[in-house]
Amino acid sequence: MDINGLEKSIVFIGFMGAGKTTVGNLVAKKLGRKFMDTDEVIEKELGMPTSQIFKELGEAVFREKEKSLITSLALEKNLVLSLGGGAFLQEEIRTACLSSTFVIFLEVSFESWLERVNLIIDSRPVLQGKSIEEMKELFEKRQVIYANHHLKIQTDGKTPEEIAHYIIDKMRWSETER
Ligand SMILES: Nc1ncnc2c1ncn2[C@@H]1O[C@H](COP(=O)(O)OP(=O)(O)OP(=O)(O)O)[C@@H](O)[C@H]1O
Ligand SMILES: O=C(O)C1=C[C@@H](O)[C@@H](O)[C@H](O)C1
Ligand SMILES: [Mg+2]
Repeated sequence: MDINGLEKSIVFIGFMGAGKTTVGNLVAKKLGRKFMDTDEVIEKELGMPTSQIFKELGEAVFREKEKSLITSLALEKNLVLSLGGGAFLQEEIRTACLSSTFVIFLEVSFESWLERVNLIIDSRPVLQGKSIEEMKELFEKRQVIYANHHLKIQTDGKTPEEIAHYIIDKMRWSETER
């Protein structure tokens, strides 16, 4: 289904644990679109979880896969794509998504994010061994990258279901933003 004629794929960006996978899935279901999570696609292709890819093959291999996958998926229509939290660090990915898709930034405050860090820390190699101060530093550094988007949703205190509803309503009513 398209939203007011929007055929572009919808891409979710944001920090690890912001809810891209969870909310992206819900939005895709509500719109009857195909959902793809790029971390999951890469894990499936390489046959191991991201933490093992980083450990055994190195982060550079993961980032290369991420770049070729996302720059090619960005050209497809009517998908909902949730990216990994570090994908937008690559300029080619930013350019491909910003020019061909509708990019939604799921914003979360560091305080709200800290409340759920325990849910994700074991499976996110980039967070391993970091103190809270170091995580905060990384979090803040990344916000500059996520400033490249078409729509921003502040998610603090909202459930994934509420966020998905809000996104669909907002896109239906504000054609000018896209
Ligand atoms: N709005 C929310 N409120 C409370 N918990 C949430 C919310 N969104 C996501 N979560 C929970 O936080 C965890 C991380 O969510 P999710 O995997 O969707 O994040 P992500 O943005 O895809 O992270 P990554 O960049 O690492 O892939 C999950 O356990 C999910 O249930
Ligand atoms: O923010 C990051 O750099 C990452 C986020 C995850 O989604 C994975 O893509 C991987 O763990 C790296
Ligand atoms: Mg995810």
